[in-house]
Amino acid sequence: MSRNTVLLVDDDASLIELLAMRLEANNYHVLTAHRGTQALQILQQSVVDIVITDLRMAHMDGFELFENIRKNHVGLPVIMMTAHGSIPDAVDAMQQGFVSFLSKPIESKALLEAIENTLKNNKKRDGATNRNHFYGLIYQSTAMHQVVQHIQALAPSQANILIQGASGTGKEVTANAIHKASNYCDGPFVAINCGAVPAHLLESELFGHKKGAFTGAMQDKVGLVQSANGGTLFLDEIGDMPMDLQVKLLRVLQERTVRPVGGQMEQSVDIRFVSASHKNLQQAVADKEFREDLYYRLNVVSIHLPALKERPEDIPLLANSFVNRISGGHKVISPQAMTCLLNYHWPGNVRQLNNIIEHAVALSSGKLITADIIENAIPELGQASFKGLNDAKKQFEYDYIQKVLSLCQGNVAEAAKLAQRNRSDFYKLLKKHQISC
Ligand SMILES: Nc1ncnc2c1ncn2[C@@H]1O[C@H](COP(=O)(O)OP(=O)(O)OP(=O)(O)O)[C@@H](O)[C@H]1O
Repeated sequence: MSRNTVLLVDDDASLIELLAMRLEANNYHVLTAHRGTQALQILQQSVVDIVITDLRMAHMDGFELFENIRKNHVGLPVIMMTAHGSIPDAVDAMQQGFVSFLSKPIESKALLEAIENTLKNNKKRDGATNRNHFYGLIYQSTAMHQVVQHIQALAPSQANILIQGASGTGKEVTANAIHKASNYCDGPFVAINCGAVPAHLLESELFGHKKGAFTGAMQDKVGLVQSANGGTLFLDEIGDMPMDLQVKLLRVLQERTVRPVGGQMEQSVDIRFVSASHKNLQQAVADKEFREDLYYRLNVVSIHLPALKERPEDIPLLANSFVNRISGGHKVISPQAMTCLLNYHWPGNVRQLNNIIEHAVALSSGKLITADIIENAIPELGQASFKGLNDAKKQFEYDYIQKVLSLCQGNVAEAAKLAQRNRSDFYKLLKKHQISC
């Protein structure tokens, strides 16, 4: 299970380290920043549940950081830390919208309580918040922002929705987000992949059947349409539905009633239909493979999900969030590995990214997922970016240093010892690779 992520921001490195240790011990995933600008960078690339920031910092103070978060990560809760006794600051902060404040020195109990209460309150609004997270959809790109705005606008209506997009672009997650944001959210969300069920079984799967309706119908069966009553029915790969069933589905959409195979009675249903297809359904209509009347019934509103390569800004956020979920917050992606992910063209879209991250997490023995591991997980990438010996050595050295530092939790003296180098040699290496600790 993925842990809640806390971003700690303070220019006092030892305080940050201490708080991070306490939070890690209480099963939080912790990210740290020593400056406001660094915090904003992290927020671009990671899904964060709560920010705890100091007020007085050089360059960008806590108020300025908060203003930025309020504009660009709406709904992300921010707790302020103040020096002991600075009541006016605390009052000011609460008036501006910080969810809570903690006075330094910070006691563990107060810290944990403030986080727990904030997360509990925020959960009630979860999903609807605009912090790059919409009911399971994770996004950063302008294109996906527009998709989410579109969903927010149309979810409360009863309109049937058709989602189009290549395989793995997130059609099912989107359908689920529509359901959760709609007035049908208290009802069930039922999904069926029309292309995966054999044609002769699809009718009874969808509409149910009565005992004895056909050979093998030993008892009554409730169809998915009936099961979805009061909720949303997601018809995935609707383009694969056989013509004869398309007629029957059209009747359900028009009459809002369903009759099980072999049954006499119509049962009325109240359902939001969301369908999806990776095929161009308009073309299928033109080719007489899909009924035009059904197409217009299903496609009252349409949503197009762009391929992942058309929205590379989503890659870091998605990748970090998958790593966090899959590794339980125990692994991170190195900047070089992220560059590899950004350079790839993702024919299998977000599903492929998820699979590659799963693979990479399994392959990595340390905390850091390095570029080598990603190249191993995507052999095509390994070949395309095959390096000369010098570059390969340099890359190895960089990854090696990052790994050693991560094993020693950033302690340079210990890292030098582990790498069997004296400290000044090790510092030279850090300088050569522009690694700051
Ligand atoms: N924006 C997103 N945020 C988080 N996870 C996503 C997103 N898009 C896709 N995924 C993940 O990628 C995988 C594939 O998503 P999904 O099944 O929704 O795609 P699809 O377009 O319906 O695929 P197919 O056409 O093959 O049925 C799932 O694991 C899903 O959780």
